[in-house]
Amino acid sequence: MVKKVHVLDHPLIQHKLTIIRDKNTGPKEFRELVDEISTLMAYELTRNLALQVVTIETPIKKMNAKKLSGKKIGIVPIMRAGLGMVNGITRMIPVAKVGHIGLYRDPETLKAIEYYVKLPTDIQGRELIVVDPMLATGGSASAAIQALKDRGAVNIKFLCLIAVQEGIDAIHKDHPEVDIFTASIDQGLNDKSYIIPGFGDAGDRLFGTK
Ligand SMILES: O=P(O)(O)OC[C@H]1O[C@H](OP(=O)(O)OP(=O)(O)O)[C@H](O)[C@@H]1O
Ligand SMILES: O=c1cc[nH]c(=O)[nH]1
Ligand SMILES: [Mg+2]
Repeated sequence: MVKKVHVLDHPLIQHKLTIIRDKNTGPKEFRELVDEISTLMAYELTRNLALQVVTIETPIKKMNAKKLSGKKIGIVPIMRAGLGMVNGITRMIPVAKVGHIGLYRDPETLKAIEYYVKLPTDIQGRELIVVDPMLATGGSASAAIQALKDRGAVNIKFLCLIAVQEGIDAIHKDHPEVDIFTASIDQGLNDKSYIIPGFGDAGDRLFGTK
């Protein structure tokens, strides 16, 4: 299977990403920009959504026009940090249902620890987009995708703001069919497995905690 990583390099996405990387950007602006970037990424991600032709009547005449075919979509943020991306995406896809997977990365072992799962009942028939700003070792993303598969999901994409090759390789090893969409592939990981240069701890910057 071809490994698919899509780097969304639209200038507006790249410009906003630069601002959130800056350590002087505070939580309010950080949150707003993560939200805006998520909207722009959702626009790019949905480029291949299926359309159907419907007949409508404009004030002038009848016509055949295009409409989304109604494929069911689900957004699944990995909490906490993934929550910051949800509103930006549902602004573009308001009919999407939102599931939640709670995971945190144990700072010592780096293992993803699951603490919450709440999903739409019909995830088997949905196109699912798992969202999290950071793809570092890939442990959290891979565990979240596995949690969805264990419950019957078959159609899954992963969307993040920043990835590193290690995380991409981890997803592709565990879940070779999953497409990854990111705004950047950064240099690598530091000795605490934070992304270099990255933008620090996404959850802490979104929610103002330490
Ligand atoms: O690829 P990985 O090495 O697993 O790291 C990435 C994970 O780390 C962060 O979450 P964190 O554990 O800090 O939880 P939080 O969102 O609650 O802050 C981030 O939001 C990802 O979920
Ligand atoms: O750089 C990183 C790596 C994991 N999680 C984060 O929030 N930031
Ligand atoms: Mg965190």
